[in-house]
Amino acid sequence: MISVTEAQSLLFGLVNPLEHETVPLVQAVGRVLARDVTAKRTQPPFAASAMDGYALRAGELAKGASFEVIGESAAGAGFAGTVGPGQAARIFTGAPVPEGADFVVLQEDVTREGDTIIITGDTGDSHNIRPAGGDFKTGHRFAAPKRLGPADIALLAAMNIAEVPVTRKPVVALISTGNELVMPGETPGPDQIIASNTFGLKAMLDRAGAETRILPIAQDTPESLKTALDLAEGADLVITIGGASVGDHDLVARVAADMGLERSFYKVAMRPGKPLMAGRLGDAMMIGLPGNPVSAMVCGTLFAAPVVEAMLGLPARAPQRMQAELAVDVAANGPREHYMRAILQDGLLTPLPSQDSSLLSVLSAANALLIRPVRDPAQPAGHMIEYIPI
Ligand SMILES: Nc1nc2c(c(=O)[nH]1)N[C@H]1C(S)=C(S)[C@@H](COP(=O)(O)OP(=O)(O)OC[C@H]3O[C@@H](n4cnc5c(N)ncnc54)[C@H](O)[C@@H]3O)O[C@H]1N2
Ligand code: MOO
Repeated sequence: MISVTEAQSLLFGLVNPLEHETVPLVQAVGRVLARDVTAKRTQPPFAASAMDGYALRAGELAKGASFEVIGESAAGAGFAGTVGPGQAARIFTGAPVPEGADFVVLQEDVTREGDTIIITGDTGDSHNIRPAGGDFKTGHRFAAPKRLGPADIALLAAMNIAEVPVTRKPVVALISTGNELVMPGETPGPDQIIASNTFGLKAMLDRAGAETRILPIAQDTPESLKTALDLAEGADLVITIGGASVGDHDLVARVAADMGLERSFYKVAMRPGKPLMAGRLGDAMMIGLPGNPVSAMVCGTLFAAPVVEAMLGLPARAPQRMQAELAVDVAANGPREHYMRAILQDGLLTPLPSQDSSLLSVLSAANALLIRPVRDPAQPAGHMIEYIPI
């Protein structure tokens, strides 16, 4: 069995980069910027007032000094004249600072009678002027790759970039296998359960940036599984769920091999998730996940979601590991790296009492996977230990 880290690097080695496409800015949030873009303009394009008040010459500021108001500069309609000695221009936030002025006095710090203002307050040191290009200048580089968040979208809009080059979404085909499974909303027979993994994984992988398609459930026959795998034609990543172990009805390895799977690995020294499989199947990458619900989701977190990110052109990286203090003593670990469902609260990690890999209620209650290294001895409360936030 290989280690989790080895499996991750083998998986990243199977990733082919995807093509780029252009999307309107309004559709770009969450997408990955595929190549650098540069600002088409300077922001602000002129020295702009940061306050509502009066623009004048800083050298003339003094309590009791008076100025003649000779014009007005509003956002969108600047004052074309020049502010000379003893003069001021009424100005509003975002408006261009007129020629001659280099200070904006807040309107709260003056009294106005007719066209005359008198400084009455303490005007302070800040000139209240935003310099031209203070945010960015024409040609400023916005570097790819980057997953675009709301602030990035605002910045691209300000740069006047209306269409954005992004990496195409990887198409993921999800195939659940097993006669016992029915879709949510259907009525299961007495020996049946709901196919939950498909839905958890779709949520996870769509959030990572994929376009995930749920294919019909494959029954436990080679023909049915082959039909489902045929339906996955065209996907960038085919993920099967279940049928990965050694039971009589666990067909994935056999059928995928018959269909030409170039297997990269099978079985990883981890818990849960041991019977994980991966390789290339035709033009697609294939990952065979174990069926136990928590195993499938943990493997999704550690392997499938990072693969989707790598396909999108983001750095090929395993989920970031953090460190926190154990809240309780933990027993020695065995020969597989153990990803324990845990709760992180106030900097302290507590593993949940039941770690059975079928328990979705426990996974849903957890906000961290606490990592026990292979053959880690028993550790006391207070020990610093690694975890992955989930
Ligand atoms: N003799 C051995 N038995 C098992 C071993 C082993 O090494 N030797 N490994 C165990 C481990 S570890 C795991 S994990 C499971 C993985 O088994 P499979 O991948 O073959 O999964 P199935 O048998 O098909 O299903 C296991 C369990 O999960 C349920 N399941 C499957 N698919 C879904 C789905 N889409 N949504 C919800 N639940 C699903 C299925 O009904 C089973 O209850 O094997 C152990 N056995
Ligand atoms: O590895 Mo299995 O995934 O322990 O339940």
